[in-house]
Amino acid sequence: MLEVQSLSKSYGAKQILDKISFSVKPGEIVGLVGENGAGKSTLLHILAGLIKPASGDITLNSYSYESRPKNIRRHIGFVPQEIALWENFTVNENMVFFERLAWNNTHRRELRKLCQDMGLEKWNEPVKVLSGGMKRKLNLAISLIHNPDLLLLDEPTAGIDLKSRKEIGAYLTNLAKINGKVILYTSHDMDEIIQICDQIYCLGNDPFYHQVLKEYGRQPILL
Ligand SMILES: Nc1ncnc2c1ncn2[C@@H]1O[C@H](COP(=O)(O)OP(=O)(O)OP(=O)(O)O)[C@@H](O)[C@H]1O
Repeated sequence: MLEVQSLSKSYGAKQILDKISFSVKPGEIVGLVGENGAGKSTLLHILAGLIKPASGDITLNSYSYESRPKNIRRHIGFVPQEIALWENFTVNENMVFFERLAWNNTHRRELRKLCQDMGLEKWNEPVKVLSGGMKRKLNLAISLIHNPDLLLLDEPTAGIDLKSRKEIGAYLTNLAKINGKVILYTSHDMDEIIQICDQIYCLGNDPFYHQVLKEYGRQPILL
């Protein structure tokens, strides 16, 4: 269970998050929507433990971010918007590198299976020859190596072809429903958000998003 209480963050005089509170149960996928600059990535970076909020409390499975930061990070998988890979290493070598960082003892066969689950069949190709979408699939596979309880995905399917997006959506749904993961997810693809998310949080005050979600028959939760 992820619990967020009265979380605030500003950059200079600009208030990005203003006392937001919510909780997400195991098995739930939450979509974060809002205009560019609404604060979606900022929220994910705070939840990933990469930046600190100005105030507020966050707990994951009852452990406080404040008092157990290192312990908490082991239970979080984060896919940033920017692709973060070793370009000269092969897919295989990237997976093994990140597996060693995670101290997880995952067998190479399972690492390969994770890539295949994301629709990435290339294993011995250097990352620099992969397409943008294939690199995103690899980023996603890496975020799952240490079997995190909380998965934070910042536009993970941008540039991924429709077939793979559908497969990844189905994979994430299974991961949440069968393995009880908490998943927070940003995307500008409203169809994708509607399809895979149990709840949809709207950041910023742009009424456009509230209206669009209502047209889809979904009730937005305003943060
Ligand atoms: N390190 C930083 N220093 C100053 N301002 C920042 C910093 N990071 C983000 N911001 C500002 O905070 C606001 C929220 O940015 P954020 O990236 O969280 O938005 P977003 O909703 O993820 O946008 P997008 O849909 O474009 O990815 C923006 O106005 C951005 O310019």
